[in-house]
Amino acid sequence: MHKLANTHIQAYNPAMSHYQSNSPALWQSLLPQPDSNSHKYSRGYVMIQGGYPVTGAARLAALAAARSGAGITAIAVPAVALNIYASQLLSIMAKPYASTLDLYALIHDPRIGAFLIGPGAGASKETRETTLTMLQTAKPVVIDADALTAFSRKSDSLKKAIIGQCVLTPHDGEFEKLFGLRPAVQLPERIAQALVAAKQTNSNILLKGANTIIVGPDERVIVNENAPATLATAGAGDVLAGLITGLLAQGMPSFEAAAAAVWLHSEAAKLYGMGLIAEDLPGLIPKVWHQLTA
Ligand SMILES: NC(=O)C1=CN([C@@H]2O[C@H](COP(=O)(O)OP(=O)(O)OC[C@H]3O[C@@H](n4cnc5c(N)ncnc54)[C@H](O)[C@@H]3O)[C@@H](O)[C@H]2O)[C@@H](O)CC1
Ligand SMILES: Nc1ncnc2c1ncn2[C@@H]1O[C@H](COP(=O)(O)OP(=O)(O)O)[C@@H](O)[C@H]1O
Repeated sequence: MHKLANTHIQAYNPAMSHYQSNSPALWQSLLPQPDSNSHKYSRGYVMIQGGYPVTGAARLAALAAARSGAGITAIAVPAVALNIYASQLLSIMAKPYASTLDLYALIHDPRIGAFLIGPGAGASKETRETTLTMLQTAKPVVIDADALTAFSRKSDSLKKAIIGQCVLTPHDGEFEKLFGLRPAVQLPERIAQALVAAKQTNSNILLKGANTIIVGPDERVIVNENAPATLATAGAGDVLAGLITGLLAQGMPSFEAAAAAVWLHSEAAKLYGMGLIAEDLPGLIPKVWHQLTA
């Protein structure tokens, strides 16, 4: 397997076994930048489904979305959990809902730019139905963690529902539950499996691991190789999902948003070093961004 030069993102050619190594040259020109006409809504409104009783995951994701530059980040929270969420959020809004109808009204706010569902959501029928409701808006959706598991062996129903840009972010366990296939260890096989999943669901697949693979339904492939092993810590994936969603809400195309988020996430972890916990990552994103664009 050979790497291609990082100039243009090209389709993966299994016969040639080529992929591209993730680097800013592949997406830097598409990073969002505010200007003097920007206001908070024009900078991107992120809506995240909050869970209960697992409440930390959605808040980690929200912090990351906000640090990616999104102008507004909100978490839709079950009314019973409002105090828990609100007690640890300042700039991020907790939007309570008391019924499914209330939740769907929040989802249909026309100002929302991108959705995230999964972190701490619970692998339930409710999570599946909320995911489908988000997808029906045709806005970008990141489907992570429990929302992937909620579609275990139901990837067909997910496929039918995807009509806009979508990023699925499984780790190996979630990939296996969703697609019924344990991802291979070897990179060429892993890429081939992710490509089939991307085609099947018409989505970008971000298959997490020490080297994260990002594939598009159009067969483009990027492999991220700058992640430190300190990222293997609870909640790091929630932060990554929030970062992708923040970039999507700001209008970045989904494949490039996924690649950029993985790279920024890895660089932030490298800056922190040993002892990293997920909470440390969002606050380091601006520093990585600054170094990249200075
Ligand atoms: N602070 C928080 O509130 C946190 C909440 N989290 C949430 O907790 C819920 C459960 O997440 P989990 O990922 O633990 O649980 P899951 O139930 O999705 O999967 C974990 C299982 O998958 C298997 N597995 C196979 N390959 C794996 C791989 N490469 N990485 C990880 N597990 C692999 C493991 O053996 C494990 O038994 C999610 O909603 C998640 O968002 C976690 O993200 C951790 C932090
Ligand atoms: N050994 C490793 N080296 C580098 N990065 C890793 C390693 N193991 C996991 N990661 C990264 O850490 C993150 C873990 O995410 P995930 O498994 O979803 O955890 P959580 O659900 O706790 O947030 C992913 O971005 C993954 O690519």
